[in-house]
Amino acid sequence: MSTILTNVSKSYDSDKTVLNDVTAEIQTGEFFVIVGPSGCGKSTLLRMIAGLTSISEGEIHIDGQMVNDLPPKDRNLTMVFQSYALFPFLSVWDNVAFGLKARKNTSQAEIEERVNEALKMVNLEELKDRKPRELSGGQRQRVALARAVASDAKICLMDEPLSNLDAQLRIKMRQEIYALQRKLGLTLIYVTHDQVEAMTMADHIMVLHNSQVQQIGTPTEIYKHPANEFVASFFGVPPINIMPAVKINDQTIKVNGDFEMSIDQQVPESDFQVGIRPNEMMLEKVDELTANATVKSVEFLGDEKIVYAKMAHNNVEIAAVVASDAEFKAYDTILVSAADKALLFNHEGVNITQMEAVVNA
Ligand SMILES: Nc1ncnc2c1ncn2[C@@H]1O[C@H](COP(=O)(O)OP(=O)(O)OP(=O)(O)O)[C@@H](O)[C@H]1O
Repeated sequence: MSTILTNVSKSYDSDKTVLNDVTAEIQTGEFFVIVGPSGCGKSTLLRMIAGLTSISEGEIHIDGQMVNDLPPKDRNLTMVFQSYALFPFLSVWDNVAFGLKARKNTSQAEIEERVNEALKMVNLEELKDRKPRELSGGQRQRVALARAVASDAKICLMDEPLSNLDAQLRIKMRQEIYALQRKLGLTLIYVTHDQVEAMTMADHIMVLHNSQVQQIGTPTEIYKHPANEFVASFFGVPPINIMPAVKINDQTIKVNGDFEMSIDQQVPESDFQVGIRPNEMMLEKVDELTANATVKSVEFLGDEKIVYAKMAHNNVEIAAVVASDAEFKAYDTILVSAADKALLFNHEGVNITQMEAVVNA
C-alpha cells in the first residue's frame, strides 16, 4: 500500500523537460517532502500525482492501481494549495463540508460528524459560521487543513501551504500539520522550497534540481551523507563551505591553499573539493603574518555568532559558527582551520566521502 512513481517524466512543450525520470516510493502513513529551488518541478510532480497535470512518460501507482489515466476525483486524495482555495461565499463549516457533500455517497449525519470533528481538531469550532474573509491567514490555513482531514482521503497533497504566513505563524502551523499528520496517520506529500520545513517535518525528503531527483532519504541521511554538492549546499544555514583542495600525501590535503587537514580515507589524486559545515570551522585571532583569512562581518544570533571571512587565496568566502562570546570583528586577521568532519566531492560534484574526514587542525 503506497504511492509509487516509476520513471515519471514531464515536458510541457516538446523541447523542454521539466521532470526527468523520477522514481520514488512513498509509504502509506509517511510524511514525504518534495523540496528544491524555484522552478525545479515540485508543483508539477504534485499535480501529476493529483491527476491535475498529465504524465508525459512513466507510471504512477497508488495502492497497487495504475492511476495515469484516472481523473483526480477517483484517486482518493485531497489537496491543500498555497492559496488555500477556499470558497469566499461559503462559511467555514460549509467549506470543510464541501468535498463530502459533492461526493454524494456520504449521509448527512456522517458529514456533520466528520466536519465537526475536523473543526475541533484544528481549533476552529467557534469560528464555524464565519466567511473566509473574516479569518486571519493562519485560520484560513486551518480551514484548508480541516477540509483535507474531513475528506477522509488516504493521501493528502500540500503545495507550499505555509508560504503566505508570517514567520511565527509558519512555525506554529508547521507543528500543527505535523501533529495532525501523526495523529491521523495520513500519507502526506508536501511540497516546499524551504529546507527547514523539509528537515523538521519529513520522514523522507526528495530533493529535486535540474529536472532530476538528486537524492531521496531521511533528513539525517540527506544532511550527513548528501549525494552531491547541490544537496550539501541546499541544507544547512549558513550553507556548507565548499573549497578546492589538493593532495599533500595519502591522508593529508591542503584546503584552498590556506590550511592543511588530514582525512581518514585515501585522498583523491586531483581535482576535488572539500565541504566543511560552518560549525566545523575553527577560527583563531592571529597577527597578519600568521593569518590565512580576514573577517568580513559578524552576525550576532544570541547563542552564537556567524563570522564571515575572506580566505587568503582564490577570493573564497567562508562562514563559521562560533560561540557568542568569541570576540571577532570586521578586519580582524584570523587563522582558519577545520575541526572534525569534511565531505569530499569529485569534479562532477558527486560526494566521494568514504568515511568521515578527521581534521588535523
Ligand atoms: N502549464 C505550464 N506550461 C508550461 N510550462 C510550465 C507550466 N507549468 C509549469 N511550467 C514550467 O515548468 C517548470 C516547473 O514548474 P513548477 O511550478 O513545477 O516548479 P516549482 O518547483 O513548483 O516552482 P516554485 O517553487 O517556484 O513554485 C517551470 O520552468 C515552469 O515555468
